[in-house]
Amino acid sequence: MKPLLLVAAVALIDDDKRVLIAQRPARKSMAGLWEFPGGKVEAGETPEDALCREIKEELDIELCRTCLAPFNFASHAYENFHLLMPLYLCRTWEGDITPREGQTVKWVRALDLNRYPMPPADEPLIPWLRDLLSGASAHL
Ligand SMILES: Nc1nc2c([nH]c(=O)n2[C@@H]2O[C@H](COP(=O)(O)OP(=O)(O)OP(=O)(O)O)[C@@H](O)[C@H]2O)c(=O)[nH]1
Ligand SMILES: [Mg+2]
Repeated sequence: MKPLLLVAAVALIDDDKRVLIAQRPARKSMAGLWEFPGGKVEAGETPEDALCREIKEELDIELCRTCLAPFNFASHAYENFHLLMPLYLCRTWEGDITPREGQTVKWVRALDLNRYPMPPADEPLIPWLRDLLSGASAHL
């Protein structure tokens, strides 16, 4: 049986309703693909703790836990593990976004997300984000 890998990720949303995506650097698996910032939940961490830690490491900003809104999740069978990835929304943070791991980051309109190749696990999430950000959502 494949191990279950828990990864917490966030769609940061700016005032123009754009989403931040990051391109995985060359040394990582799935290099070149665009993803939501985040990473693996370690033993003893909550998903929210892990997300705040990863986002500080990757982007040098502080997320406050109460600003993290559960949005959706990915559940995807990769060859060597099964990924379970809660995706949070967050519209406020402290500090200036500064990529710390050699990744390229980009603010993208939801309608343009399909121009950026993402890992297969992320694909089902994109229409939900498009609906949220292009429609008259009560949540934003
Ligand atoms: N952060 C993130 N990971 C994703 C996404 N989609 C997706 O399939 N993954 C997969 O989730 C796994 C863990 O992500 P990660 O490499 O960011 O983990 P991490 O930050 O802890 O990295 P590290 O292990 O190099 O310290 C990878 O296999 C990655 O490909 C996504 O949108 N965001
Ligand atoms: Mg990561």
